[in-house]
Amino acid sequence: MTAARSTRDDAEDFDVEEVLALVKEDGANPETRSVPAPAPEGEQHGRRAAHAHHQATPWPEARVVAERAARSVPRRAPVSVPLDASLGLVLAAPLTALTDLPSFDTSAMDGWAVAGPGPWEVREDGVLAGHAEPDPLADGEAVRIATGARIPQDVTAVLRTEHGRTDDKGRLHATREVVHGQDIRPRGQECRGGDQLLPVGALVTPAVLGLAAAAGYDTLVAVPRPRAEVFVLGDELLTEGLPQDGLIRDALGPMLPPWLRALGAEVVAVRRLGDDAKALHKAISGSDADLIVTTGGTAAGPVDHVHPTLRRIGAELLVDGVQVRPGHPMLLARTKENQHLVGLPGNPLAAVSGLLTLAEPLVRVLARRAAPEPYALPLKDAVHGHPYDTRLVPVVLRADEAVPLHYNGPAMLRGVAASDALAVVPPGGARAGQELELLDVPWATAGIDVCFT
Ligand SMILES: Nc1nc2c(c(=O)[nH]1)N[C@H]1C(S)=C(S)[C@@H](COP(=O)(O)OP(=O)(O)OC[C@H]3O[C@@H](n4cnc5c(N)ncnc54)[C@H](O)[C@@H]3O)O[C@H]1N2
Ligand code: MOO
Repeated sequence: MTAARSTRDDAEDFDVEEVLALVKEDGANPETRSVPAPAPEGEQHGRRAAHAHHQATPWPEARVVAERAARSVPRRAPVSVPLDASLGLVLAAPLTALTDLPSFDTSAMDGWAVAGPGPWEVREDGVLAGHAEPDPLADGEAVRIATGARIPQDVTAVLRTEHGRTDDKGRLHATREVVHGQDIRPRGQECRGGDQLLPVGALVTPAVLGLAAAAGYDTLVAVPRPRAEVFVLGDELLTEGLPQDGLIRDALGPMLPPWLRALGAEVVAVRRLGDDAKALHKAISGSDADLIVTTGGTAAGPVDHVHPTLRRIGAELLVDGVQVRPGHPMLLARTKENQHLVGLPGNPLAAVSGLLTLAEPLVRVLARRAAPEPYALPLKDAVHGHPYDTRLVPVVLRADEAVPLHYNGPAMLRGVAASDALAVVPPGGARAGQELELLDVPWATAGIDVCFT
């Protein structure tokens, strides 16, 4: 490791500028400097290449097909889930208050509960939060009270500590006008028992967990997470240590499970199957997951077993190639009634592209999550386009602009690892200032603990 590297690694706060500088060094990214013109039909090798190009689904349509595929699956029965396991789920029943909130008249401040006009005789005892019902007050009486404590009967107001003083006889005087009912939160101020707090379809966020607990819930009725199995294909993949002897590290095994979970799925298994057609066939036929995600093996190489295996099991190909770069060999198939398979290309950024294009809409609809509001921002710099296909390009969002990141080649994760979103670049490219649709990466919007727990 060089001295410069180690300084960077040691820096606690890795500034965005630095990340940008890191990922915008000119000339270091030959894969994206030139527009990748598609080979004319006559130059494509083999019948499958020409066939695949012909069949490829336009990018926006591919997302719609994935949503529609998920909608065709009958809804799974709602489940009752303990609060601490509910984050990220969608409510399958309305959240209805089980009690009034607050459930008793409550002091909003530390001070004195007073009855009638002052000055008041201060009672010896005090009233704390969580204690038994206090005795009623008589007119002209006051009692020390804490925030959150029950208001004794017949109290007319709460006087804040800083707004009262006691004279030498121990009587309490208000230092400003006392308004009837001040600083008392009446029972039911926020809701009455039976009020609907949130509708079916609401996403369980940390705030929802808090509200549900406050309203008396121990469990929530929610849509179960769709169950996903990930099959990582490729004999060339190592699970630890340095790449060597033509072998490389598996980048997708570590990346996909948390990403799929952030999208709403439960990843039940990640299996590394090598380039073994039999193992793939067995794994797919034996899976009872709602969604199978494969990585690699989608193209037409000698060990690309995904298409032949899908043919062998009689799967219905819903999307066979998408007009998007990177990731155009991605596919979506119905493998069984109520089971789908998303085939992600092996190139890591191509796999991300497949995840956002096919897996995101599929999982979102199966999990009954609402579609994110589409949004667009102007581009800071021009971006090359593909002549016919959509491009997905990692960007960071800075001052209401999308700044394209380099190192966005199909085999690279360096750009996306620094990104907040992927910009949808139309065929032909986009000029500086042009507004582009953005697909957020989950950690940018929700924060790592919210979306990955
Ligand atoms: N004759 C053609 N060759 C290729 C085409 C094509 O249309 N015709 N498409 C190219 C494109 S574009 C892509 S993308 C890849 C898709 O290939 P596969 O899905 O079959 O993936 P593999 O060949 O198995 O792997 C491609 C590449 O990615 C590396 N890889 C695979 N898995 C992982 C992983 N888990 N972690 C890190 N890297 C991974 C693998 O070693 C290869 O380098 O096909 C092109 N070829
Ligand atoms: O361009 Mo391929 O589609 O992802 O590498």
